[in-house]
Amino acid sequence: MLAGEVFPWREGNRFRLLLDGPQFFPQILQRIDTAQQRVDIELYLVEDGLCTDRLVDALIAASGRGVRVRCLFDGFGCLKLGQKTRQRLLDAGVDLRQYNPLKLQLKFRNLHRDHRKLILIDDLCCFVGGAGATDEFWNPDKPDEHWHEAMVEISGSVMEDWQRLFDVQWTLCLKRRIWQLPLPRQLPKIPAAPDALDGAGRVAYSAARQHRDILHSLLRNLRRAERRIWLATPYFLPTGKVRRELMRAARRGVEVRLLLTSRNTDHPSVRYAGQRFYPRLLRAGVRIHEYQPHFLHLKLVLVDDWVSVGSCNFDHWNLRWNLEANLEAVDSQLSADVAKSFEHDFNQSLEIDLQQWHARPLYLRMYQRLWGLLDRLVINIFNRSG
Ligand SMILES: O=P(O)(O)OC[C@H](O)CO
Repeated sequence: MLAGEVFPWREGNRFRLLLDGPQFFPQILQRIDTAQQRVDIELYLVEDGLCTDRLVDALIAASGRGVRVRCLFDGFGCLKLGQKTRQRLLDAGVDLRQYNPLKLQLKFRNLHRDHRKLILIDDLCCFVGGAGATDEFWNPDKPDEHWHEAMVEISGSVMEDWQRLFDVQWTLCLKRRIWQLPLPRQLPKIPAAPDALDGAGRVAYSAARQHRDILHSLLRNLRRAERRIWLATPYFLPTGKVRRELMRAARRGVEVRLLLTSRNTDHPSVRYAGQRFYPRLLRAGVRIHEYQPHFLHLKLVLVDDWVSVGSCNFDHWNLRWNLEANLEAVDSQLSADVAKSFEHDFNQSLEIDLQQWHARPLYLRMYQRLWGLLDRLVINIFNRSG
């Protein structure tokens, strides 16, 4: 959880953008197969299936070679990880911990989730992004059916901060006490992104309301944007501050484009709730694209040449309760790859037009009103109760 600590920018890193499970999972498995000392995994979604079978096989093989393997899975996100699979890992000597397992007496504190997605392999490389280990991300038997997702393979000096983030959480997860930490009195001091420097990377993270440098860093970059803000998220319920900065940027001439889900989503209610923001954003000049081919699960931001990629959807639910972690990077190759990916996805999307939006059918308006009201109501209740 590490509330309070802010990581610096580190230089001399290499980044490789990997798009979709069929590209990144085989690469992750290959790296695990070559691990010599340790493999550390922190994931939100882990469910029984072909994808997890392959991952578990690789972890068991690594453990059998004498590699120390530690798995930190979220207590809610791994509910569909069967006892048999867990036992296989334990029998092979893999260390398994859960973050905040569900308990009745915790009541609303059950909402605190570890939403980070990190895979660290020796001092060699780590993978950071938005994927979990489920067949939705990669089904080796159906390689064309997958959620649209991004992971970045990272190597270099920023690895030591990723390792620290994992190590601290590995120890603290047993205590389950994030909500007992005091709320910060002042905003964290975030180091400025370096100007035009290749290979610069930083770990940005959040830990419920106790630490949110991931959000403050995004806001700062939105305020400073000069050319473009391209932002992709599957669950578009941004905080008011994020919405205001997007609109301000669009009004001052920055190209602001959002890449969001279409009807192809696992949570239509969240999509409906977020659509209530469309009219104001569109009127301010923000362009909104709904991605058609697959469920878009990417969490990716490009502001000028600054990249932020990882677990964070920048929505008010995630930022209130979750542990999140993103890679922030300034690197010409990574920016170019991210821009290319966005351009490709914009071309496969339906752009929302304000006039057509106003002419949408009544039943859609009703869904949007209903889910929008519910979302607002719940957030207001939690805001009042502190
Ligand atoms: O919470 P996310 O963004 O990792 O997504 C998880 C799945 O969508 C849960 O349905």
